[in-house]
Amino acid sequence: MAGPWRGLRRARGWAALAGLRARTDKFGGVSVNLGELRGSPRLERAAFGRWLRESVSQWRDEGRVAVWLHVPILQSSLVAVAASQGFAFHHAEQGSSTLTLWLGEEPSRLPGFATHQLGVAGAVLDERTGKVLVVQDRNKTINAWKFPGGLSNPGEDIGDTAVREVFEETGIKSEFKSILSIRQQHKHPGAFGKSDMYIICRMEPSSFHISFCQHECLRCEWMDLEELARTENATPITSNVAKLLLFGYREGFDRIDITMREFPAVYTGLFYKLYHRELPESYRNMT
Ligand SMILES: NC(=O)C1=CN([C@@H]2O[C@H](COP(=O)(O)OP(=O)(O)OC[C@H]3O[C@@H](n4cnc5c(N)ncnc54)[C@H](O)[C@@H]3O)[C@@H](O)[C@H]2O)C=CC1
Ligand SMILES: [Mg+2]
Repeated sequence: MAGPWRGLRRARGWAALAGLRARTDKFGGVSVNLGELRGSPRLERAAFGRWLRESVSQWRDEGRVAVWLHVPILQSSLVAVAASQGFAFHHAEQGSSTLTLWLGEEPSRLPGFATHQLGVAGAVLDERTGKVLVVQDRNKTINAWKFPGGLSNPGEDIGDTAVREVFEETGIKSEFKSILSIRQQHKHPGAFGKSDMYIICRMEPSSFHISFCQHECLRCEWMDLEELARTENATPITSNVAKLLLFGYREGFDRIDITMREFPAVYTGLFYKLYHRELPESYRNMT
């Protein structure tokens, strides 16, 4: 019987604790998932407290830098036990929470959990008519024109969010062409006080009949792009992006587009998308 389990043979709940594995990570931390507890979720708090104290002491002796404790929601009574030993919440999701304890002498180097919310809108321009798709939000106090858009789902690409949100809100099918603009706002009330990134994409329509979402939109129409660029009845983001889009429409989209290329990541089987201004062929193929 190794280290922390020693002396717990007779304690109630010992059998459940025996299933736990401490996994080390490449940064020198150790991770324990209480979802691996054997049998009944009603683990004796005292037994867990004793196990945790002895484990942490052993990990400290081994020179581990941090402990990550993953707690299923039904085991949440153990959160209080861990907290009394210095653990604090790192993050929580629907069915579990994760607590951490930094063991190093120096200040913690553990990264915080996600702090951003990502919103994506689509500026859908019909190049044949010079008209752009705009909506007025039903849930806003001031009904200014804006581009249809919304929050990105976890794991969703920027262009895919734009296509989905434009379709859900207006019924228009479109294709992602480029990124036009990014807004960053901190302490955003609509993002639970966190930072909000809002990306506006240039889109090309492939259908033209509007059937807008009554739940979210008050109005939806194809508006002349120059009229949108001049109107005072638009949010500042919409107004500025409309002017940018008008400039690109007249002078060439290559003057305004931030385009996308896909590359294999260093992590096997994964890919990432790189967004940047168009690079001339001669530079792109430089070795
Ligand atoms: N163009 C502009 O000037 C504006 C840009 N934005 C940006 O747009 C993004 C968010 O887009 P949205 O269209 O707001 O999101 P969205 O299109 O993903 O969802 C909006 C809908 O979600 C539902 N919803 C949201 N919060 C709710 C709650 N607390 N309770 C119940 N239902 C709720 C409502 O049905 C609402 O109509 C953010 O990045 C934000 O910064 C937001 C407003 C104006
Ligand atoms: Mg929306």
